[in-house]
Amino acid sequence: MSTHLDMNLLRALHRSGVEYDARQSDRLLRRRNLEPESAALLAVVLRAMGARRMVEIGTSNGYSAIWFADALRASGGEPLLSVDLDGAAQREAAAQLAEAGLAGQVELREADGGAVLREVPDGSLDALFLDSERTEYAGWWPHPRRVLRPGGLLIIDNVLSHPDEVAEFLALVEADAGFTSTTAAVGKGLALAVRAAA
Ligand SMILES: C[S@@+](CC[C@H](N)C(=O)[O-])C[C@H]1O[C@@H](n2cnc3c(N)ncnc32)[C@H](O)[C@@H]1O
Repeated sequence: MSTHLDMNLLRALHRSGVEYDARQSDRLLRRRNLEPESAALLAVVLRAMGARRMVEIGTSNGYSAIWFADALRASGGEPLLSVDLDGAAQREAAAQLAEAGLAGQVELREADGGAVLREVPDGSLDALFLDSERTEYAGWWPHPRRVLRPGGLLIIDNVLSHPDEVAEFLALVEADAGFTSTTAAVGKGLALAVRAAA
């Protein structure tokens, strides 16, 4: 795809995440980065929407944050708010974002994603990306819907790789007449749900 991003940096970061994960026995400490083809698809969608305000839950080493921050910057948007419980991972992300020239385009926050979502104002986001502990998402309802503006996009990764873990949450989305949703069979499976225009 055409972008100002340093694709060599992104390829190296993704490769280092895959290698790190192969050595790390604790699943919760793995990088578990978004698949490159999923990131590229979302970068196009965010640009098409002109997305300017976005929250990511699950920073890890900053791989997906680099893609999203670049897309928000292209639309003249605000810094991406990227949240993670793991301070060490966020320190790694800070270094990677600086390397990518995007340090000023991301606010890194070491916190619980559910707690942060509760504080986000109604209808204030163009996009919300959920990429943390999947079984927690249902407990965060209705905030994932509440924080999106009309026409805003909810994105959930791993819906094909871990369908059981996201089933309860996706049932809430599908039961909500205010969403139109689909699953993109890219990477590990992306659920995309757009909130109805007002
Ligand atoms: C799949 S990784 C994120 C990958 C990242 N989005 C990427 O593509 O580069 C999941 C991350 O979620 C974080 N996490 C788990 N539970 C969380 C929670 N309740 N709130 C915030 N972050 C959480 C973990 O520490 C881990 O770094």
